[in-house]
Amino acid sequence: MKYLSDILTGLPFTELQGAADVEISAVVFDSRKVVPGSLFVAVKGTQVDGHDYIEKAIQDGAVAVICEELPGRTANEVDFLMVANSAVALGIVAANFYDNPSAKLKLVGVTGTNGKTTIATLLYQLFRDMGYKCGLLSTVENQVNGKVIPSTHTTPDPVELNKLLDEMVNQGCDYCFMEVSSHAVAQHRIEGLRFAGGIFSNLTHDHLDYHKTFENYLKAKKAFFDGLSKNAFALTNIDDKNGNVMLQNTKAHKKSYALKSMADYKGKILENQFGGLLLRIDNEEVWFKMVGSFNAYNLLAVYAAAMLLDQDKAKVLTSLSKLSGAEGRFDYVVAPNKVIGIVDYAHTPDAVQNVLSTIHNIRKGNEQVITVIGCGGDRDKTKRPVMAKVACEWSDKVILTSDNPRSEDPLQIIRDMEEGVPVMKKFNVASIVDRREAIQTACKLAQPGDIILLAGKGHEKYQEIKGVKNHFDDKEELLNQFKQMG
Ligand SMILES: CC(=O)N[C@H]1[C@@H](OP(=O)(O)OP(=O)(O)OC[C@H]2O[C@@H](n3ccc(=O)[nH]c3=O)[C@H](O)[C@@H]2O)O[C@H](CO)[C@@H](O)[C@@H]1O[C@H](C)C(=O)N[C@@H](C)C(=O)N[C@H](CCC(=O)O)C(=O)O
Ligand SMILES: Nc1ncnc2c1ncn2[C@@H]1O[C@H](COP(=O)(O)OP(=O)(O)OP(=O)(O)O)[C@@H](O)[C@H]1O
Ligand SMILES: N[C@H](CCC[C@H](N)C(=O)O)C(=O)O
Ligand SMILES: [Mg+2]
Repeated sequence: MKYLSDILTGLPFTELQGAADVEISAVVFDSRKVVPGSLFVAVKGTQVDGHDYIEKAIQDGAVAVICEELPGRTANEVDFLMVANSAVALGIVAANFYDNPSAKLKLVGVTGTNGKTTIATLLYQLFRDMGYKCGLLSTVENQVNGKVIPSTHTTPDPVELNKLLDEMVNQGCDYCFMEVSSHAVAQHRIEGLRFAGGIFSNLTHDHLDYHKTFENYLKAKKAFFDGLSKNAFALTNIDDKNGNVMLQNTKAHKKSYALKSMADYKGKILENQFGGLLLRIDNEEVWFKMVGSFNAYNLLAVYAAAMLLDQDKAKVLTSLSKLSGAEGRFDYVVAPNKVIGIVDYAHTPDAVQNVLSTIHNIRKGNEQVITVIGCGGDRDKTKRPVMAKVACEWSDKVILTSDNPRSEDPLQIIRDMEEGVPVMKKFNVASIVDRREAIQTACKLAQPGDIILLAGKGHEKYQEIKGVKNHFDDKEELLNQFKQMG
């Protein structure tokens, strides 16, 4: 049982109306989810203003309201708290409502444009393999020590987030590894959490639709490190040109990892093949199942974090060498006729370039590389021509297609991508709106030994068109096609 006064700890509010210390049944920020006894937090959003729903929340049973501006008429029987920023307040009260679960386990956050899911998932798999009880919050799925809970966001909203952390604590988890998206930082979804450490992977072009400028995007990532406590670690990829920036104002212990520069944790790629990576880490040579030089960074980040969490070096390297990471990341299958298919979640220009250059470095010689790629609707439009350009530059043939057009016209998204196709490559590019047909065409074009890359959807099991998520799975489509190949 929680009273309003219990959940206001650490909340800076400027005004309080109605002094009754009421019992609170739930913390809610969506009026449609209000139940009797709720504390309703009115948040200004990108589409609407939660303040416009205060009346509705009260009608449906809210007994207390947190807001930035008091509504014209305030109900006497309801407590009103004025705050400077409701989104910040939401994080704090959500954490208090669940008794600050983040402080009861070791919470490690991973941020960066690419690699968050891979690093968080590897850490989760590694620590479980070493015998710890763990939780995972990721784009692919959330997990409470093996129990899968579907995920809708890379980083959940503050209420869901603290609820999941609470469940982890109740299940006896020692660690939680979570992705921290730039949206989550900007929207204060992680406010009120206590992190044992933060990891930065890299920063490249994405989400400029939301953040508007690269500077703002950078600031959002950096704010995560600025907020870490002096007891936490801040681990950065010092090879990334913004790696140092992340550490500029943090109070946490500053640590770095790198393949090229001087760093606290240094790695070197000795072999890079379809079968895996041979790395030298801390003077040990170890084979890993993960493929691609970008995964050398991810593995190094995981190793460094494990060291900072006081784990045994030999145990960590032995366990890490067996792991294969998150679903739908450089997942490859070979058809009976020896065509190679790779399903990957590359959905930024940098990730597309990384995955294609990895393929380029480990291919044997004359095989064709055929890339099937689309760009998401209602997402950063400026990355569309760039992703198409990169795909064309690094592939022999490219099929431009759909990847979650959402509310947009899929043909228009493809037209935006076509703007980036270099003139010399026009004859090697086809546009096929239907993704299934695009995959079929790639398979028909492929000769034995050729490599097909299906980029952008990775683990996703749907194609989102006009608000409806239709079942669609790149891997399933690929395997179906491969079955039919002789
Ligand atoms: C652009 C964006 O990030 N939007 C997120 C944001 O919603 P919003 O600001 O648009 O909310 P809004 O619709 O304007 O509503 C404002 C407020 O009014 C309330 N409301 C609204 C209607 C109503 O009837 N009653 C009511 O009380 C809403 O609950 C909300 O509190 O806050 C919501 C609650 O936390 C999120 O669910 C929502 O995610 C949307 C669905 C989304 O697609 N987000 C993506 C872009 C996202 O967050 N992605 C990142 C990962 C990106 C990456 O890959 O790196 C992620 O962490 O998942
Ligand atoms: N360290 C890395 N550097 C660059 N590219 C990477 C790295 N790790 C993974 N990638 C590429 O980015 C894709 C997405 O990787 P992952 O899912 O781990 O990133 P993410 O940061 O979680 O993405 P999201 O923002 O969508 O949650 C992979 O499929 C791969 O192509
Ligand atoms: N989580 C990210 C990646 C989505 C990847 C791609 N499949 C798309 O739909 O654009 C987002 O929501 O922007
Ligand atoms: Mg992710």
